[in-house]
Amino acid sequence: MALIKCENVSIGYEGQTVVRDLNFEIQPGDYLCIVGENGSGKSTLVKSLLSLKSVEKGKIVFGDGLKQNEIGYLPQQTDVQKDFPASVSEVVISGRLNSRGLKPFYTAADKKAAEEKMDMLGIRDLSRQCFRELSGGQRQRVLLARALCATKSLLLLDEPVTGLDPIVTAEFYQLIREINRESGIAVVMVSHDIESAVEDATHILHLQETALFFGTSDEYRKSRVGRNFLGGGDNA
Ligand SMILES: Nc1ncnc2c1ncn2[C@@H]1O[C@H](COP(=O)(O)OP(=O)(O)OP(=O)(O)O)[C@@H](O)[C@H]1O
Repeated sequence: MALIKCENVSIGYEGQTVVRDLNFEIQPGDYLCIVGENGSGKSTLVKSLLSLKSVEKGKIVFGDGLKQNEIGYLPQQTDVQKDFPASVSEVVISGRLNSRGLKPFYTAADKKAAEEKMDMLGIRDLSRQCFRELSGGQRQRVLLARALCATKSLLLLDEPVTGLDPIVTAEFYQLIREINRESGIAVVMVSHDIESAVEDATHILHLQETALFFGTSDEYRKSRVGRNFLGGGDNA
């Protein structure tokens, strides 16, 4: 059963539709990259997957036990986030906020989960450091640990390597591959890095208002859309 199924989804702002008639699904363990040019509706779709924006038409169905508040989300970096005045461990454990309900304090289980994720991502040594003193790559690991605290089954990453140097970017992609393959957590990543996307992802959704392509990465490589976008297309 699909974790998320989008059926004929259209989304817009004040009557102006920016995503139209979208159909795709995310199965447990999938690694889906959402690609497309600037303004093609990727972030708008992300907002609706997170239930932060309602759809104009169609529906987004959650399945396989996934609840709306159990998606681990790593947002696009903003300058405000970079200056966040909190320690690494505080940022990581805040990933548990959504599932905590009305309980006023973090539980021992919350603390244990945060420590496990920090170990998993090799940032335990940084736990008392201030988030804003970290390098860009360290900050992304912290935010990934935070996202992992919020989910057992689905990570949603919005352009997570923006601003990272090539070595740190490669390390970050490696981490995502490991999490996806070893923990079986499904990954949905918005990306402008199409070459890496087809290398790592199992599926590609190419947006241009509607889905120009949805299918496996292998099918995408062979498709006309994929060949044109990846370069080497014959424009036939
Ligand atoms: N809050 C908003 N109000 C009105 N229009 C918006 C709003 N946010 C986005 N849009 C419009 O919706 C369209 C899709 O924007 P969106 O940010 O989803 O694209 P994107 O594919 O994520 O772009 P990018 O790659 O630049 O991040 C654009 O035309 C944009 O101007």
